[in-house]
Amino acid sequence: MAPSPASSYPTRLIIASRESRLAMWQAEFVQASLKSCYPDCDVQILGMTTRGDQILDKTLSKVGGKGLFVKELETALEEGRADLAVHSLKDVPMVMPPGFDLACVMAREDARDAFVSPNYANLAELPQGAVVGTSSLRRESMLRAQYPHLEIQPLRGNLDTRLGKLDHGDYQAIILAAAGLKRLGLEGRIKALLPIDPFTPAAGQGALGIETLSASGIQGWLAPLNDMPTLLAVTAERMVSRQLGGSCEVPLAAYAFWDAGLLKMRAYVASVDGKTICMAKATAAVSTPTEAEALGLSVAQDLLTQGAASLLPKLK
Ligand SMILES: NCc1[nH]cc(CCC(=O)O)c1CC(=O)O
Repeated sequence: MAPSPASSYPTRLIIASRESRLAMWQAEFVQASLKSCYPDCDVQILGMTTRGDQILDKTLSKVGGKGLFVKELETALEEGRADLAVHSLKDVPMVMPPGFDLACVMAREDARDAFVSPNYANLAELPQGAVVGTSSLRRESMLRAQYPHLEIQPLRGNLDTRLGKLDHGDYQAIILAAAGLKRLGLEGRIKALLPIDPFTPAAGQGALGIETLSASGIQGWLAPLNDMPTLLAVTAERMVSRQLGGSCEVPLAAYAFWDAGLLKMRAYVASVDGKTICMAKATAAVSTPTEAEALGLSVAQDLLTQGAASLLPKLK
């Protein structure tokens, strides 16, 4: 008997997601994309809280890094409570744990950082001693290098929490990923987009990653959601991060973008005080993930040649 169309793809898929408004937006975006590919599939979302959402009093580097945002979702996959996990790619560890695949990378939103402030139009307008909120060592290092007269204060929590603290008057300005603000319809809060030189984004910023168990067999069903130009760019970025230890204990930036058919990349490693900076750039014709990795590798090598190793926590 010929299979009915519905039996040629899963009849039900469960997406594991964090419960923040941005995470749920992202999960719903994946849900809608899967529904449009597989109209007869019942696509559900399983929301959950992660350790990264719970621990708000410390910088991420002190509590175990960004992996905290993905662990509980991976457990849901292992226990069969969900089939796929949707993540901000920026939060996905550079080396996937054994048994898990980064099965799909979707088209990227704006990768840049955004300047958000009630009273100031851009960083240059901020007066001496103005308080800028960010818990990202990368953003802190770049701010200290460019604007040493500003005061940097920690800022954690989901997007709404961070905006709430700004509105409450705790900071004169905050720096956030533009992608999150745009996805939640909060683009109007952006006063300025920070230029990628010198405010190079973090590896994977603005892209969505979908994780599955390697043995799940559903990777093929996710293929239509994959965006090859984004995949190649973030593959180069994640290679730089991986080569340099892939942690968030050190200010590290890696960004690749397409220009006239070539992949252009820039990467940054520095001290938190912004006084020691290594920066590298490269351009290559790239059409496969292997070539993207080679581009990332050459940029990482360039950084190491410049002495980046002295800035890194001991490489394992
Ligand atoms: N570190 C947390 C995190 N992970 C992903 C985003 C934003 C969305 C994205 O990069 O896709 C954020 C918030 C921020 O950096 O302001």
